[in-house]
Amino acid sequence: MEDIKLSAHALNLWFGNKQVLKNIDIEFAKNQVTSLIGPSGCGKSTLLRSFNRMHDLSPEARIEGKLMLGEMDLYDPANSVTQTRKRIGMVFQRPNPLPKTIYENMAYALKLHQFPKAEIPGMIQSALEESFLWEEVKDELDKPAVKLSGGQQQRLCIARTVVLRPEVILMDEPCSALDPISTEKIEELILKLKEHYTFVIVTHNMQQAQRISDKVAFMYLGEVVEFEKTDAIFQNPVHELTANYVRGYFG
Ligand SMILES: Nc1ncnc2c1ncn2[C@@H]1O[C@H](COP(=O)(O)OP(=O)(O)OP(=O)(O)O)[C@@H](O)[C@H]1O
Repeated sequence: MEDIKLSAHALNLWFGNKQVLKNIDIEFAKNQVTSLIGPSGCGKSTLLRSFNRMHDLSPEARIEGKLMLGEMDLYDPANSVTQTRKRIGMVFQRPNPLPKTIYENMAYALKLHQFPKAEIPGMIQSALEESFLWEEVKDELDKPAVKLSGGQQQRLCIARTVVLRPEVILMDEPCSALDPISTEKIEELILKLKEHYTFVIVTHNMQQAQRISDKVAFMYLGEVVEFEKTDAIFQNPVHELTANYVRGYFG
């Protein structure tokens, strides 16, 4: 039996009159990487963002159904967005470090969550080591983060998510702004970090989905059409739509 970490049940989401997610039921297993794939506009990012309560401030968004992190109902009014985001971190398409030093980027959320001051430097070092960045930045922690290369900035964004020790890390096309070498490093990092975290990743890159995912969900027009082990989706898809998409007939 798989240990389910994150799930959506009968999830529907509208922006104004437009229904963008339709009756989604999906479960993401602990310590696995799941990729969300599908043509542009099918709702991948919207689904990912709903787990991080990123539609809360969007007045035209209406959400129905249940989103769970283990036993925690993510939309229970008793749970704060800040606490949710501590347990479910998110990394975006473009590296988005704060206009501050590398160290301050790492320390920011730790201070927000009032971690004991004495523990902060050690936590920062561990997270940078875990994110394959420590050796490259240990002597320049007071340098502006924006001076790092794009790939290093993205590893910093992963490190500042990891530093809070979340349970889930959501990634929205984390490599689409990066060159192949930086992309390879991030993929390697994801495969190592999944020992400790559960990943849900939106990607347009079919090779990447095959390299890093345990399971893949193919979405089309707001629905999950097929959700299976990676090999099954790519070698033996049940639905014709999935087959046509993974073979590159449309996108
Ligand atoms: N804040 C918003 N307000 C209104 N409509 C939105 C909003 N965010 C997304 N949409 C619409 O919801 C639909 C799904 O968008 P979403 O970004 O989830 O698709 P996607 O599958 O991630 O696409 P892509 O691969 O191009 O990133 C699109 O029609 C989009 O225009």
